[in-house]
Amino acid sequence: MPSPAPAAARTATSATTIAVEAVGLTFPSKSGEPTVALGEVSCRFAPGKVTAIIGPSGCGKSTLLQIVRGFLAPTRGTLRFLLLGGDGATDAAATPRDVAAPHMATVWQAFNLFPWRTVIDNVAFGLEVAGVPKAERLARARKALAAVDLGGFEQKYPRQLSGGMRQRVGIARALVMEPEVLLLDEPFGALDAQTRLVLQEQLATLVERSGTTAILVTHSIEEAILLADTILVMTARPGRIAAEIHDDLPHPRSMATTHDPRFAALFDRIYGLLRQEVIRAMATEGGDA
Ligand SMILES: Nc1ncnc2c1ncn2[C@@H]1O[C@H](COP(=O)(O)OP(=O)(O)OP(=O)(O)O)[C@@H](O)[C@H]1O
Repeated sequence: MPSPAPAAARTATSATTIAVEAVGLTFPSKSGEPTVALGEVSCRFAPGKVTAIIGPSGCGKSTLLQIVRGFLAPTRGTLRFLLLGGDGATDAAATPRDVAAPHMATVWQAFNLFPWRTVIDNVAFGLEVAGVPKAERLARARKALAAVDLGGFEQKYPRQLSGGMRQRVGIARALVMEPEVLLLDEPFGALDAQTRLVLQEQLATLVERSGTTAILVTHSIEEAILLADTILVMTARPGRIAAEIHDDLPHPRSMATTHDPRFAALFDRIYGLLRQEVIRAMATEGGDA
């Protein structure tokens, strides 16, 4: 039986569904053609579920994440935050209701740590900005670091840590904010293969225990299958959703899950879809996919 969630991995659970309705984004250009960063995407991110977004390079995965986060405004379509109602037992409960955006935090590929701050001060930074008193923010930061197995590294500086440890600081920095929605933009993209495997497993456990809504952008099919409940496969640029794949492999998941025949079946299905799109991206964009 899984042990109870560490306090720092606790996230505010949200009942909010994120609805992306025919959303697209085109960047204007002073000279030449505008860039269609995101074609037209419609999808839903369900509360308490992990959704992975996978697709060829440049198809607009990060753009979609930044639109959800509110950092980029779509040039078409609508982003809505919905309460879908209870079990649909009554008409009123079944009617979606627009609500405020949930509280979100992001883990980036580039660790984005402040080199001049200690590990604990990096993790506590968001709480400091939010005006949380010093004793409380340090206590919360300590718990968040313990949740990613970095207890004892509080007073180190980022340069004294390995890449994998720095990314765990990045995860702690997001978790300490107790977000309702955790956004992960290729969180392990800059790490070596072995460190990546271990962190994927650890993140799978953290996310499972916390019950948070999470959206993961990744280039790794294994990572998507290991972490997600739903996998959105995108087409080559201009990106659209090519397929929405339900991943009901049993929890808890670990590297052992990769030996499950259902894992292989999901992998083949996703690879088959992606292969076509990556070849298309290579043909149209000179091979950077
Ligand atoms: N500020 C910008 N101005 C113009 N074009 C941009 C801008 N930001 C992104 N783009 C372009 O929009 C497209 C989508 O970019 P985005 O980073 O969302 O793709 P991605 O799928 O996340 O790529 P990758 O997998 O390589 O990280 C790319 O062609 C990119 O060059």
